[in-house]
Amino acid sequence: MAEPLRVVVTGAAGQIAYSLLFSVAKGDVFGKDQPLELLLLDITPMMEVLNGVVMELMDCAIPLVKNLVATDDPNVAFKDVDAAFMVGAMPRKEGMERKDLLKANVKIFKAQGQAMEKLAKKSVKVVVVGNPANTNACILSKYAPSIPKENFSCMTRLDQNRAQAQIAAKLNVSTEKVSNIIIWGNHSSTQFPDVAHAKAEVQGKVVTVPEAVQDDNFLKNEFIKTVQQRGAAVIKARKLSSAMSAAKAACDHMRDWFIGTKGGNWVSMGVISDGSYGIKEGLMYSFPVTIENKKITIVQGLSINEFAREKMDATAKELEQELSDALAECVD
Ligand SMILES: NC(=O)C1=CN([C@@H]2O[C@H](COP(=O)(O)OP(=O)(O)OC[C@H]3O[C@@H](n4cnc5c(N)ncnc54)[C@H](O)[C@@H]3O)[C@@H](O)[C@H]2O)C=CC1
Ligand SMILES: O=C([O-])CC(=O)C(=O)O
Repeated sequence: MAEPLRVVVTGAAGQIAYSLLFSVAKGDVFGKDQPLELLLLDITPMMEVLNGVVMELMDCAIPLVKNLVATDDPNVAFKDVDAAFMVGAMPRKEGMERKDLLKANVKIFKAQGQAMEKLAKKSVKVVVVGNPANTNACILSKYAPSIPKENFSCMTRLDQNRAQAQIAAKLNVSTEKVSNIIIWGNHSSTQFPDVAHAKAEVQGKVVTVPEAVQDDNFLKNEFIKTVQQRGAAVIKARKLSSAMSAAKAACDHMRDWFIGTKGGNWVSMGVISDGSYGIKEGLMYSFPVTIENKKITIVQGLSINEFAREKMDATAKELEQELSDALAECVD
């Protein structure tokens, strides 16, 4: 059997982690034959709750879990980690935008970046879930400069999954019949869910999503708005932000990173821009990517029309402003 992978989950006593840990532990992400050491980080006042989570994980009696460590010490949690789910951060409440969390959350990612710099494996693969996810991921990477920038990402997979589910419902097909929807930009209400290059299989025939849906007005308006506002809609209904679906998306993201994407399909991830599609270098921007041997490659050469260009630039502009606000918060 392979050596155990060391996997850290921050915010381990919170609601996303409660679903995430179960899926990771039973092999949904790193494979059914991959043993795991799970490192669970939360803050000191949450240690009793976290111990309850540890008891439950033990009680699941999952053979892949070789070691469980619950801690409030980043020096323990990030030591030699291979994969990091960075969930620990304050969630927003009804009426807030995700960027309103910047002040409260960005310093967490500065401190954890500094800890990763000292302790994590240089090959560690990191997904930031805590909001505002793109900007937090940028800050995390900035404070862990010896870890390659391409090892940091942020999660826009929940937006991708939401978009896929909306199109599948519109077409009355199962979700796996819809692929290659792109989420461009920020995990915020300026994100651009783009179906121009997406495919759908309807009655045995694969066509583009615009051809299948035959309703440009829906695709340009209601669809985009629904995806952009889905997080807020869940908060309004549940009085808590998405957790089960967020955990599922984090698993999808990390699984694709470790196992690879398949069959010419791409997925969306926030990654550090290399200037592709005219997006300023250094921004943590969501692009369509393919993954092979754990290497992420931004899909190149997609045609971008005027409608898309405007939306892609608007979300990039918001990210630039967020990053500059975050950097100002990080000055000691
Ligand atoms: N990128 C995405 O698509 C999504 C992101 N989110 C974000 O994920 C984050 C977590 O959400 P929930 O689990 O619902 O929140 P939660 O409040 O249930 O759990 C957050 C946990 O993080 C812990 N925490 C706070 N500071 C910490 C630190 N310095 N180190 C370690 N742990 C720390 C808290 O004590 C708490 O246990 C929020 O920022 C939320 O907005 C939520 C859904 C989707
Ligand atoms: O909307 C929120 O605050 C939580 C989140 O990021 C999402 O559900 O996409």
